[in-house]
Amino acid sequence: MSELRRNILGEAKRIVIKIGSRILVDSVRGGVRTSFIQKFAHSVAKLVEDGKEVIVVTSGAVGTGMAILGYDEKPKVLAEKQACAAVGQIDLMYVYREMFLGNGFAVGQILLSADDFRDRVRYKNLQNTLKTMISKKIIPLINENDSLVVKELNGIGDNDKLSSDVALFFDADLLVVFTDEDGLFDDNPKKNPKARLLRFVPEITPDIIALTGKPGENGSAVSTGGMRSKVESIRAVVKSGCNAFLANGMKVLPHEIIYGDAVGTLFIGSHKKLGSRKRWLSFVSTPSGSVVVDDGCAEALRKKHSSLLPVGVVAVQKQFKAGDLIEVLSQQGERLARGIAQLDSANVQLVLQKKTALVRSILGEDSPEEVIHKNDLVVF
Ligand SMILES: Nc1ncnc2c1ncn2[C@@H]1O[C@H](COP(=O)(O)OP(=O)(O)O)[C@@H](O)[C@H]1O
Ligand SMILES: N[C@@H](CCC(=O)OP(=O)(O)O)C(=O)O
Repeated sequence: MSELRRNILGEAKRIVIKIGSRILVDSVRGGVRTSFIQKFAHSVAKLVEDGKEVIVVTSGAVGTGMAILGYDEKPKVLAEKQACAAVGQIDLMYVYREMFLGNGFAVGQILLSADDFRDRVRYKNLQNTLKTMISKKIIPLINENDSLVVKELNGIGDNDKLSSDVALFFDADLLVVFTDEDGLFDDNPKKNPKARLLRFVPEITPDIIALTGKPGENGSAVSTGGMRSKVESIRAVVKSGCNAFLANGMKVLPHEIIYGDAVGTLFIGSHKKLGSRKRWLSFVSTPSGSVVVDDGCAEALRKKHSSLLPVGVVAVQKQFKAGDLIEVLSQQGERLARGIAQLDSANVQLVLQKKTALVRSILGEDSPEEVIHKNDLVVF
């Protein structure tokens, strides 16, 4: 096991490190936890000097801004929360800048939103910017563009999903997620002192997800995501072949994870790496429409990696056009896959549960026969 760990962690070249607000924000005195960033910068500098390529995804803007503006808890009004982020981001970046410069490295800030991964042009720009920064040994510091982004009801998302998007995008070998616990436990250690640490998770099954409570359940005064969003985001990266390590940023530093025997939970990446097109499909977070498939079709998608054929589709749930990204749901409402539709929803409606041989006689000789071709399909 230790040998396996050493191989997986020690050989990682492209590394994305996500640091949660609980580590970055001093909940007692308020403001940025400078002592953490100082040690962190020193540790990352060692990795970069050793030829590793490191991208940092950092939370902490809202929590830092709250202290400056005098809030004890996250404001409920979205614009106030976004103002906290705008104020806090400056202090946060200032501390990173000072600490990395002390180790001989410049930092660069990139503020992103989900749209930046969805839009091909911005996506390419991001790729070029990051490539240039990495080649010049500038440390990219990424956060969500909190002051502008409006996400679902509460406006500011957690950075767990952002870090997995970045890891997928960057084709990382390893995603390190730092929080304030030693890793994933078999129960929330803040509520159950007897909870045991899992050192190794070969596969993220529904039972593993169940250990993390309900979505958003364990955010805090400064944090947002909770353990569930971390493990769900880690699941997306391990599916695409990237390994992940969850550790306590108060106790463990990046170089100790890569070269030592640091405590934490190792999640093993699937040995089948996803190609860049499929990785891109996985990024796009808001599909235009959805279809529901029967159990046999769900099994074929999961086990045989087949194309999605009309015969397995029982309903169109949300309208879409050919070429749109759509979601595939089970009859129980579970998210199974997503991919680019070849047919629009009106045509899918006409051929629901029809065998392939009949599809063209209904839709015309030039019509595609699949709802989603397997090359454009990502199964979760
Ligand atoms: N099974 C579990 N193992 C570890 N931590 C858990 C578990 N279930 C819930 N948690 C909670 O998740 C919290 C970390 O998530 P979060 O509050 O989003 O922090 P961060 O700011 O680091 O992103 C921990 O402090 C812990 O209370
Ligand atoms: N992007 C926001 C925060 C998101 C957030 O709290 O994330 P996390 O601490 O990872 O649960 C920030 O910088 O404050």
